[in-house]
Amino acid sequence: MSSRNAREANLDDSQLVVVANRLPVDLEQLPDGTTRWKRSPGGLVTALEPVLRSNKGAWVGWPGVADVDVEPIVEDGLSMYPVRLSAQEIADYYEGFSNGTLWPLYHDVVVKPVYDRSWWNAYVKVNRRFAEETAKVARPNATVWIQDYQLQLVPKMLRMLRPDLTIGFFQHIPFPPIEIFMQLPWRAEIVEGLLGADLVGFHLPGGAQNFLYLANKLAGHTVTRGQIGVRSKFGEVNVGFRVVRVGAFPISIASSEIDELAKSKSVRARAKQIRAELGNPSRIMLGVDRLDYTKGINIRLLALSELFAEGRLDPADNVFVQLATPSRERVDHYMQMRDEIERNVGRINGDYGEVGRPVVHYIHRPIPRSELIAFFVAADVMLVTPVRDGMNLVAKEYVACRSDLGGALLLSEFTGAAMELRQSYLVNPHDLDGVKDTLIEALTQSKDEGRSRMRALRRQVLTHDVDKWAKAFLGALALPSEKS
Ligand SMILES: O=P(O)(O)OC[C@H]1O[C@H](O[C@H]2O[C@H](CO)[C@@H](O)[C@H](O)[C@H]2O)[C@H](O)[C@@H](O)[C@@H]1O
Ligand SMILES: Cc1cn([C@@H]2O[C@H](COP(=O)(O)OP(=O)(O)O)[C@@H](O)[C@H]2O)c(=O)[nH]c1=O
Repeated sequence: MSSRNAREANLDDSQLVVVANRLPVDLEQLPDGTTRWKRSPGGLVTALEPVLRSNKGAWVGWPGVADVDVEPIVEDGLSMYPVRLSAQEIADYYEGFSNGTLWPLYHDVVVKPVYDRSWWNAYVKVNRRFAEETAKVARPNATVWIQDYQLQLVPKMLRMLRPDLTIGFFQHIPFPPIEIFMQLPWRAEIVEGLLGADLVGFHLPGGAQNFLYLANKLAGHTVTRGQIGVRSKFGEVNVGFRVVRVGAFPISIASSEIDELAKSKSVRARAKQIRAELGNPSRIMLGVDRLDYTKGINIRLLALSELFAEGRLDPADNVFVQLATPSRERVDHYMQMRDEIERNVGRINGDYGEVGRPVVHYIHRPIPRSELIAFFVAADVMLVTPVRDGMNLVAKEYVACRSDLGGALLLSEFTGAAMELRQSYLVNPHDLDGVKDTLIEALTQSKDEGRSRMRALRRQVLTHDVDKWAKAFLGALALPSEKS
C-alpha cells in the first residue's frame, strides 16, 4: 500500500468522518519483524471503503493489532486515523463485550451472551477514546458517521465534546426484538448513547421500530407512532430540544463495479479453470463467509451429507466449496464452531470422497476479491444459510456477478438481504428438510426458471447499490433536525 502521512498531506480536518471499530486495512506483523497493510475482513469495509474514497473523507478506527502507535496515513484521498488499543482492551472491549455480549445478543441469542462488568467498563473506556480521537479530527460543523455495535456510546460522548457536529449512526447487525434487548444490564446506557446521534439507521424497518419503542420505554422520550418505511417515513424521538430521526437503509455493494469485473476475460477464464480444477463436476455449490456461528455453515454441511446418504445427490458429480475467512479466533464459541465444521468436512470427505476427489473443498484463509468473483461466476448454486445476519453482502455479490443469468441463490429468510432478494430460493435454516428439498430444487431448476429469477434479482441489486445507500443515509442526515 503506498501511503503518505496524513499530517504531512494536511488532510487532518475532514468534512466527512467515518468512525468504525476497524480501519479498512489491518496492520499485519510478519515473522521477520516487518509489517504490511492488508484489507480488513467483513462487509462493513466492503461497503464503506468505496463511499469514503469517493468523498475524500477521513476514517477513524483500530489498525487491527494491539499496543502499536501508528501514524495517520493517507491513501488515494482517504485519510486514516488509527486508534490505539491495548491487548487487554482487545480482550475486554472487542472479543469480550462486542463479540461475547452484544454480537450473540443482537443475533437472537443464538449462543448465550456473557454479561461481564469488566467487559462493560472496557467498552465505555474505549468508546470514550474513539469519541476523543474523532473530536480531534473533525472540522467545525463536519458530518461524522459512526458505524456499528462496537461504538454505540460514541454518539452521545461525541455530542458532549463537539455539539457543532452533525452525527449519524448506522447499525450493521440486526437490532434485536425488545424482550431480547431487555436482557442487557446496560440497556438504558446503550439507548441513551445512540440517541446522541441526529439519525440512527438500521438495515430493516423492524430493527428501527424496535429501537424507537425502546427510546420511549427505556429513555422516557416521546416518539412517533407510524410505521417506518425503507429509506422513507422516518421515526422521530424528541430528546430535549433535539429531534433524533430513526430510519431503515438496507446496505448494498458497488454493483456495477462487480458486474464489470465478473464480465472481464480474466475472471471468466479463471472461473473455467476453477471448474476444471474441481474435476468438471455437473454442479458446483459454494459458500463464502467469515467463519462465524451466525452464518449457518454447519447447516449446509448437514444438508449435503444427508442428501448424499439418501442417494438424492451423487457425490461423484456434485462438489461443495466453502471459503471461510478466519474471524474472532480467540473467542470461545468461534473456536468450538471451527472444530465442529472441520470435523464435519473431514467426515463427509471420509464417507463420500475418493482419493484426489474430495466432495467438500474447505479453505480457511481470506480470499482476494478477484479470485472470489471467479468463484461466484463458477458456482451453480450459492448457499447463504445464516441463522441471523444483518444484511449479507455475499448474497448480493453473487447476483451482481451473474450477468449470464446463470446460477441460483439459496438464501436464508433470516438475513437482511432476504427482504430485497425475494426471487431467490428462500429457506428457513432451522428446517433441515426444507433446506434439503429447496437445495434439490435449486440444483435442478430449468434454464428458464433460473434466468427469470436471476433477471429479477439483478434488477434489484443493480438499481440499489452502495452509493444509493450512502446517499439515502447522508441525505436524511442532512435534513434539518432542530425542533421548530
Ligand atoms: O471486524 P470483525 O470483528 O472481524 O467482523 C467483520 C465485520 O462483521 C460484521 O459485518 C456486518 O456488516 C455487513 C455490512 O453491513 C452486513 O452485511 C453483515 O450482515 C454484518 O454482519 C460487523 O457488523 C462489522 O462491524 C465487522 O467489521
Ligand atoms: C470469505 C470472504 C469474504 N470476503 C468479503 O467479505 C464480505 C462479507 O460481508 P457480509 O456482509 O456477507 O458478512 P460479514 O460482514 O462478514 O458478516 C463480502 O464483501 C465478501 O466478498 C472476502 O473479501 N474474502 C473472503 O475470503
